[in-house]
Amino acid sequence: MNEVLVADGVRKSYGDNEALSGVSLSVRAGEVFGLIGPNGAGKTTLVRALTGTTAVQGSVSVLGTSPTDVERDRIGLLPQSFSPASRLTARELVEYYAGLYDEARDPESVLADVGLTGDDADTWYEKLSGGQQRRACVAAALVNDPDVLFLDEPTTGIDPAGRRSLWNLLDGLAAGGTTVFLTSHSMAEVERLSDRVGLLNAGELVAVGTPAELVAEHGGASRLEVETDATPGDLPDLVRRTYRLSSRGGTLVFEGLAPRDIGDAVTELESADVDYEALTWTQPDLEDVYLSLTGESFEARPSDVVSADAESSGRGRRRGRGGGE
Ligand SMILES: Nc1ncnc2c1ncn2[C@@H]1O[C@H](COP(=O)(O)OP(=O)(O)OP(=O)(O)O)[C@@H](O)[C@H]1O
Repeated sequence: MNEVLVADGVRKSYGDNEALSGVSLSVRAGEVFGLIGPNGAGKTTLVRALTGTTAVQGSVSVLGTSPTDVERDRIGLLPQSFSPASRLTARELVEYYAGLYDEARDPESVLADVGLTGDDADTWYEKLSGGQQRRACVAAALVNDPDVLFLDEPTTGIDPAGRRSLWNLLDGLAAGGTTVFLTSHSMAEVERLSDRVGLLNAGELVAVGTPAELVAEHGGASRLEVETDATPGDLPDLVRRTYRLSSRGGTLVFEGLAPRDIGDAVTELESADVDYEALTWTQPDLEDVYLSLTGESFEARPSDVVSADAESSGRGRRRGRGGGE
């Protein structure tokens, strides 16, 4: 197994504040590893440990050597905070970074890859929008065609179309063998891009696995929530024996319902003359994993609501959840 990044028992304290409490992980060549966790969990500190930009206890290796000894043209780093000279144009910025390496990609093609073309490429950094600035920074991190690419919240401020094109770009890099270490607060982004995901909470790596493994282990069951005054007792015995039902404050819940069974469940409701306002289909995803392991909560997601029209046709479906970014 070709392990490109290895952290073993990594600890880092700032005064009394332990940012990393003994983190161990490894990332294989060509893998996209997504790191998630709440604000202050230690993600940036771990990126800094892996890139040798902060001293830590424990051991870290990158491409088989210490992060401070690794050949710099093999590493690309997009830090969370990156403030280039404000009066360089995007093109000059990328050309400047290209000049730091013996061999670099053509700046023009890197700018095109991140969607900075025409006048945008010739605009001073300080005059670019936040999302365009981030694209320029991504281009600077890519220009040396690195073997290992660290991206600390790369798509912050980038609009949805730009984000998708950056995702496609990262897909292409990963397909070409680049190892990517990505941190992000967008669960959709991490689920979409990562081969494996690690969840860091209060300086500890509390779960690691493929998105599907994490969802299966920690995401909970899929369920259909029916907005109604009816309770399980209002449904026939056979229905109560067939489905796992519960109710709470105006919501009747079919627990663990498979998508193919939504139509049957709705037919049962209608046969029993149950009045309902809306159906909500919830399939667990990485957000649920995050919630369950960090104890945090998100705002309710209105995109989960299936319209009354859809329900009357018996075609409940999950819409847009978590994938709309
Ligand atoms: N230079 C520093 N000096 C003092 N404390 C720091 C420093 N850098 C980070 N910390 C602390 O270490 C902890 C982890 O911070 P870190 O930036 O690694 O978290 P994070 O997971 O990247 O957070 P975010 O999602 O907000 O970017 C926090 O409590 C933070 O206050």
